[in-house]
Amino acid sequence: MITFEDVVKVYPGGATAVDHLSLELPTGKMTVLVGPSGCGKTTSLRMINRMVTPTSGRVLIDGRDVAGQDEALLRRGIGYVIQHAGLFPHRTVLDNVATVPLLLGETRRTARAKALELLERVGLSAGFAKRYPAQLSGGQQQRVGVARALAADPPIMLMDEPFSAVDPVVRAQLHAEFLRLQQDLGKTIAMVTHDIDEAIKLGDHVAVFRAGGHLAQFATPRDLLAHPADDFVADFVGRDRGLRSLSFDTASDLPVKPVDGLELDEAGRPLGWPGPDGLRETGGVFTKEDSLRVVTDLAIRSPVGIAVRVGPDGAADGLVSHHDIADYLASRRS
Ligand SMILES: Nc1ncnc2c1ncn2[C@@H]1O[C@H](COP(=O)(O)OP(=O)(O)OP(=O)(O)O)[C@@H](O)[C@H]1O
Repeated sequence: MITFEDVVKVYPGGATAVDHLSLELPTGKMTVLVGPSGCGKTTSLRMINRMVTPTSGRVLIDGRDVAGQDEALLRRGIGYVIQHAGLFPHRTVLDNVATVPLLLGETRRTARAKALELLERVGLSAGFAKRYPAQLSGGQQQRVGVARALAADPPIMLMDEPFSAVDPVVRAQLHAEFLRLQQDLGKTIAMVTHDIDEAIKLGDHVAVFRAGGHLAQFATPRDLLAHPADDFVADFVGRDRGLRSLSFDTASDLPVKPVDGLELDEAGRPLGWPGPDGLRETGGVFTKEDSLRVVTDLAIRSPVGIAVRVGPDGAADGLVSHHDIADYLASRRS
């Protein structure tokens, strides 16, 4: 666990960058620090690995003040990923990743073998190993940056806007890969972003900062969306952010119930819901490829609160109510 205990940072001649921050980042989870530009996110992140020293207050890792720890030893346990990856331009991809194991005393052979394994983990085949960073796309460079940060197998990872330099499509791929990786690795991660959608998608917890280095709210994404602490957070999160966040995921894993009570034609296609005044339209149907937002919208608009799923032939093959969707969303968070 990483603990900020009443931490203040005032840069020389500057305003207060971080103002009485108290925060706990749980072990094995990803905490995202989010907020508008200049609100102290990066400063807070860098106090964890002692790149920045607090003016007052303490930062502790598993109860031990980082201030008293040997800097080199401390940083060995803390991977660091930044925007544009920050790779060594004159070293190959393989050597970029192998640098840390080499520094830690591994033989060149073992370090390189480890680097290759890590590159594969982040989705880069051996073919990339001999290239130089400039010969990679932005997304590939970010992957190398993540592999390099993982090379010492640090229990903690600090990530400063790691995905913001790539286009939205690549970013979405990196998000998906990163979530898979984290599921396997269970690192304690602190990530900075200014993008609330990214924070909600990736974070187990989200810390929303406001100008002047104040922590406005620390909550799970679900709580943040459901119960913003004040007008600032509500505004920052946006009124429809809850629904919008559902656009990120498809309904492929959403459990459905057997089709029951729905009027069908001979081919099994939905005709409508029987009611006292005849059939009521379903208001549309969804497939496994549709987003959870589409399904939720259908369930809400449905005259009976139930969305109808169809297969490739248009035949109804499952039903889901908005209660089922809420249960499913809750189970994904736990
Ligand atoms: N080395 C420094 N010297 C003086 N002031 C600094 C220094 N680094 C940051 N600041 C100031 O501290 C405040 C917080 O900066 P910080 O980089 O932590 O914010 P941030 O939320 O990460 O911003 P951004 O999203 O723009 O990166 C800003 O007002 C910034 O100008």
